[in-house]
Amino acid sequence: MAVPTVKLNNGCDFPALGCGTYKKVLLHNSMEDMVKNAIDIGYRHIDAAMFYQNEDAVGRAIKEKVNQGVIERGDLFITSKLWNNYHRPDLVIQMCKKSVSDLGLDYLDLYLIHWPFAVKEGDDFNPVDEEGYIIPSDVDYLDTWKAMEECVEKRLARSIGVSNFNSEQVQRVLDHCTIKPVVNQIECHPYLNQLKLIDFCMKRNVVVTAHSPLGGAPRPTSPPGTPMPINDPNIKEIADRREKSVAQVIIRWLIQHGVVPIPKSSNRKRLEENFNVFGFQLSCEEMDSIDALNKNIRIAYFPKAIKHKDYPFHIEF
Ligand SMILES: NC(=O)C1=CN([C@@H]2O[C@H](COP(=O)(O)OP(=O)(O)OC[C@H]3O[C@@H](n4cnc5c(N)ncnc54)[C@H](OP(=O)(O)O)[C@@H]3O)[C@@H](O)[C@H]2O)C=CC1
Ligand SMILES: O=C1CO[C@H](CO)[C@@H](O)[C@@H]1O
Repeated sequence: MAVPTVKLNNGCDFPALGCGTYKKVLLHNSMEDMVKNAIDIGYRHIDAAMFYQNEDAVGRAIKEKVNQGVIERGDLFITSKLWNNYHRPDLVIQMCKKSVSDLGLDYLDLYLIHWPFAVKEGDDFNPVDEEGYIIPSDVDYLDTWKAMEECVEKRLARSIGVSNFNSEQVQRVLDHCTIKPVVNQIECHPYLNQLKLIDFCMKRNVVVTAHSPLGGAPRPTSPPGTPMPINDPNIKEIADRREKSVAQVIIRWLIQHGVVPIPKSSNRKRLEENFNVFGFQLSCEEMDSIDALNKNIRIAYFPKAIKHKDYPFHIEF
């Protein structure tokens, strides 16, 4: 079955469901298998990032599927992201070219600024001071954005967007850009439902992509015992009634909110399960009851960056 698409503000079609490619502990071969499985199942939207250090494996999987005639390059929507130590404008084009090349492509469908805060340039992805806090760079993300626009002008990326930006940061880019961001990719799941930021972005024609849509894989920074939406008894009840899995109900709930989820699974059966979400519809009551489960639990909150002036999570949304 072909995945429905969402129109981006530049007219491009964005598959309404994608496949995530974090986390990096996956062996390169398993990442390659995962992406091959995803393409065989029908996923056409792959969410990658230089930070995940597996774009070469993602690229090999794409190449094999194109060579086998399973897909053509144009059928796919491939996203990559610019990491925080490469925000300086002259580094942006360089890193975009690196992701294009590692992925074995001629262009990216979407290139995102991974986080709004710039960190000290150099080889270290997360340079920290003696107290363990990230060392900032003084690059302003508006200057980074200008270089992102150049990536479009140079045809390295068809669309550009942001990730983990709060409403003020999205607005600041919109107020100063030549090319509008098409997407804000943010953490979004039943325990961090982001309804205010989704509404804010939608009103400005910026599509929200949900990262960590199932609540994410457990992180070393998550306090032990952090509740996970995948174990929620209320969602389980809806899932049982509908003979669906909890993951399917969560993914469906996001899609019905107009958000594009990018769940990741290294298991073929779960990848299939996560893809089979277009044959049912949650009722308004079911949507409302999942909305009511919000607990403002953020998994990807980047504690090392809390002192950075552009840390995004100090305001309500
Ligand atoms: N922009 C950003 O800053 C960020 C972007 N991302 C992107 O978002 C993607 C998705 O987020 P991610 O952190 O991977 O978390 P997800 O919310 O996709 O959850 C992944 C976890 O859920 C498990 N899982 C997957 N499917 C099912 C299922 N059907 N039933 C039960 N468990 C399941 C996976 O295990 P298993 O693999 O064993 O199935 C894994 O442990 C990432 O892969 C990445 O591409 C993520 C974080 C931050
Ligand atoms: O994409 C990502 C994957 O998860 C990491 C750890 O939470 C995030 O920092 C990063 O933005």
